[in-house]
Amino acid sequence: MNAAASAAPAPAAASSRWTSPLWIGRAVAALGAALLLLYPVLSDDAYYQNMVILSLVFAVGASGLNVITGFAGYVSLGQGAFIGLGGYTIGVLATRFPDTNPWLWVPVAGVVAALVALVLGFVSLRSRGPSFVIITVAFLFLVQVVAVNWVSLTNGTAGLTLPLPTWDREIINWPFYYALVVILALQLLMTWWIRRTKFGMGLIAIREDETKAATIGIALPTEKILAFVASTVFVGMAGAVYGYYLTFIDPRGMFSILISVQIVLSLLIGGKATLWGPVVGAFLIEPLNEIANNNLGGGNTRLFLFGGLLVLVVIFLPRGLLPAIESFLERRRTRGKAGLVGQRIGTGGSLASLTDRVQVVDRSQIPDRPLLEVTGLTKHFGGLKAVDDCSFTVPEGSITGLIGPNGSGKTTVFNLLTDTIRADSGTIVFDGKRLDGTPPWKRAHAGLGRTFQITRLFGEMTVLENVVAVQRSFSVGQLGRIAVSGKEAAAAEELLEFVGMRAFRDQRAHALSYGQQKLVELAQILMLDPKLVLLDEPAGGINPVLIERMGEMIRELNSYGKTFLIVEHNMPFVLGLCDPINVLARGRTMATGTPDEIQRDPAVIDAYLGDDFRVEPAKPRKAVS
Ligand SMILES: Nc1ncnc2c1ncn2[C@@H]1O[C@H](COP(=O)(O)OP(=O)(O)OP(=O)(O)O)[C@@H](O)[C@H]1O
Repeated sequence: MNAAASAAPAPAAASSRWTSPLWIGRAVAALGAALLLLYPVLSDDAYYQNMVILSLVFAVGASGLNVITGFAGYVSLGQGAFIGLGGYTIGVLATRFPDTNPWLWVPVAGVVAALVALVLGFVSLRSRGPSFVIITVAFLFLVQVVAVNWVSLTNGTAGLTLPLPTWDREIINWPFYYALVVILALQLLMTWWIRRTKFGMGLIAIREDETKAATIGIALPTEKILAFVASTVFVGMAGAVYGYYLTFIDPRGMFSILISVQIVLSLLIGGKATLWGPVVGAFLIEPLNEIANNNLGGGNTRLFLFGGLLVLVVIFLPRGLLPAIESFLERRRTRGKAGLVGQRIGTGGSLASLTDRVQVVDRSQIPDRPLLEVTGLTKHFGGLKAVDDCSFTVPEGSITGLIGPNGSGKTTVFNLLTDTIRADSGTIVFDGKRLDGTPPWKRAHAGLGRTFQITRLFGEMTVLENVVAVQRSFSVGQLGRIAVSGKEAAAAEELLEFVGMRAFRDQRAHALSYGQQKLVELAQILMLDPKLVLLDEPAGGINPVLIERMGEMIRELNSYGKTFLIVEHNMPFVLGLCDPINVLARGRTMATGTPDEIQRDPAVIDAYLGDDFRVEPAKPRKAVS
């Protein structure tokens, strides 16, 4: 190719780069940040200064909420309580220690908020969805009741009056204003950083599919509690500045549920899980709130406005303003350009390049022992015995099959092995250690990786993010590592190459076909470098060419020492691949043997295979005279 030809597309590429949502967003954000910094110099109107200061408080609240709600998917209506806690921390301390500079109490308020969030995090660990929302509302009311009744500390309903600011009246609001700008900047920096780390990836995995997240090694309690704490530290600090700014605080004002509602609304309108969405939302809602208060009669008008807006957002802007603008710009930018739809799946790379991530074992060194021993495994669903005293083993280095009629309990066995469902009784010994009672993420760290019968990828993540979301072990250091870069991303790309899906790395997982999702899910669990790979119907619902490729990959992985346990209904696939094979019927192992033995077993033929798979007995050869 000559130089002119190669240079030709550059201007177009550059112009499309500058019109991309990312660059437009950056330019708008830079402009907004500059305006925010210069605002007190530009205007000295107290009404608007108050409005902007309150918007900043709500922006910090909504941006903090973004961590637990936007990333982790836990909607909290208790966020306002942390503003109140911040306000009360500075209120109580500033009135008790009048000689100390009140600004010193601002970071202390952050610590108090974090400690309370830690406790709330522990309490609400077992709740999800609506019950979590109810707990957070209950928490808000509880804190308000404490503030009302702990009179010796909070002065009850009479409230607390803080010391008046001592600085020049000319710049009376500036210190509050800039303190809030700094807190907002820190909050945004933290949100930006979290989104890039393994920790943030884990939170999004939890939002998308918590059960699946646990099976790829994400330690749910640690992630959720850390998220809770991260979502409140700066909010507590902003609450303290807010309290100091008000100079008078009382339980009704500081712990009003309307503060929480306004924070949630700001987040929803601006856009969950975006960096700037909560800020945009807060700067839209707070002025509306002020207008409703001052020009439209306040009180009920405010409630009407908030309620109405909430309904409109849920119906017309379910993802919020910024994501809607982003997808509009993206659609315009990519209109008419071919995507990856219909792109052929790659032929796959060799495992030899994966030695960095996937441990390769010399097959001659594999000991002759069971890697997995299941004994007396039992699970009832009400009166139904889905798994009934089930026992079998998986020899190390084997590709073991688990077959049986529909409803015979195969998937339930997988769920019990990975603790997706807790077993009633029975023992599971994996790699010489008892697994009973161990949570799913610890089983993943121990070397158990599984795919699901209906693939469960994290739809809103890209293909590459799906693979790097995996946490092979637990360490705080690992949580802080940047996810989509360095060694992690390189290993994920190699695994995607192996399954033939590297070209799709930036595609959102929900846009993939079913077969493509199966391949990505395989790459995802290989990222765990599991000792035992549990595959639930790997050949289900995919085309014959892909079935063949799936078989080849399993064989190749097995030749490098990976052990497999495979549930599958495609008999030619199972019989050509697996040895030994366990047959389940009514939740029990009814037969175990080589493919040949299974095909000859009359009980298996009657219960499952049917006559099509009856192996004809070898005919006696005629004697040659
Ligand atoms: N969470 C649940 N609650 C109630 N019953 C369940 C649950 N999970 C499974 N079952 C029941 O347990 C039995 C075994 O189901 P399971 O999905 O393990 O069978 P399977 O062998 O994997 O079937 P298939 O081959 O059709 O996937 C079925 O009767 C099913 O309806």
